[in-house]
Amino acid sequence: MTDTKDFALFIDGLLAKNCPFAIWSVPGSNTPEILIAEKEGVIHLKEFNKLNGEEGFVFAPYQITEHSPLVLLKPGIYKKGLSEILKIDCHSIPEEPVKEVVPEEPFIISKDEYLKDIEDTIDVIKNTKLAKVIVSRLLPYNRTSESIGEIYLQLFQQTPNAFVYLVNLPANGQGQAKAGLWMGATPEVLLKSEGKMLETVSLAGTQLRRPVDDYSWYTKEIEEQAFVSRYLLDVFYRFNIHPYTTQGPETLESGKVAHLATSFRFAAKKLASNLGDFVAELHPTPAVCGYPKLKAAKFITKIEKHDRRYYTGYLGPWRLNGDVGLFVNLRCMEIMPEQYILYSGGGITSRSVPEDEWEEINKKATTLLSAIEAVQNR
Ligand SMILES: C=C(O[C@H]1C=CC=C(C(=O)O)[C@@H]1O)C(=O)O
Repeated sequence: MTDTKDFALFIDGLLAKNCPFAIWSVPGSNTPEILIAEKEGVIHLKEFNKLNGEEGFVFAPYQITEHSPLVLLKPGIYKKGLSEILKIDCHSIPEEPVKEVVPEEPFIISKDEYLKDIEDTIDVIKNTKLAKVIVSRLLPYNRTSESIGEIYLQLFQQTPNAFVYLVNLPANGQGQAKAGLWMGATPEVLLKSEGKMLETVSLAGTQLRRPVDDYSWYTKEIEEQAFVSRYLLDVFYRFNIHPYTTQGPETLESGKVAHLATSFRFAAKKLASNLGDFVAELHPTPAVCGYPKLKAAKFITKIEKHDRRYYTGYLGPWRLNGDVGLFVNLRCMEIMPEQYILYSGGGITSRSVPEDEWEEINKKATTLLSAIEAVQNR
């Protein structure tokens, strides 16, 4: 208990230093890891496929823009395990000057506007070749003086089956854009190594979590998840990945919701020289963009008035000590000076019901809201 309290204090201490770092824990583990980069160790990569040959912690946006660069944190200090992390001497970390950046006003739509967007989306799907598209919305939540370290700790304790993270990428003196301060708890694996094997997962379809594991899935959810699996197999074909094993679709619970998931595993040696290209091709999958991919991406730029920034991008260790652990950035928020901006979206198909989609995106947001509220209501 004291250790976890110290952990929250340690995180707040690091944030006060304004230094670039990532803290994370992988699903099913209660072992946090940390990478603190030196100022010169924050690299902006120009394209998604520039990860070949790099090593560190990746924080990738949905789309690379000047405002939302693809960031690689090069290992400066790397530690695994609470007691190792707490041995880091915060005093030895140089304090960076805070560069005041006026935050852009987030574009928030009302429930009625959201429902209208979903009706329009369903119409387009019924009348064109677009089969599935993910439509998202921002949810603002008031930030007061509560500790960010405490909120992270809550999220870490409440969502053990997710990749829980806190990433701080402040603006630096070299005129680099800032990615900002982000927190999340995502269940979606993009690409993960396990010994000599690699795993990617197709995840989609959502329902409320049940007290007992007696889920039954409807055609809408089975179809929307199948689009993701089909797309992954297209990418496998292009990269000549064969043989592979599959497991699922099966139910995967995370936070207050459950999804359908199929896992695909294959030998890592298939991608020994072009793993970065493979990730660049996988992203964004139809779990966060849609199907067919290009039509869906185009539709998203028309229907969504907000910038997704790092939501539906991906993040995680990249060849760090030989391991890859990339997750899709879902159930996440950007932490602004006076508010939290939560991002939540859902897959729309011809079978979608607008009011159900509204409930789904709000339910997904409860993963973060319950951590914030637990700290605010103390
Ligand atoms: C886009 C999100 O979730 C995706 C992942 C799992 C299930 C999804 C769904 O049922 O719509 C989404 O494809 C989100 O949480 O914002």
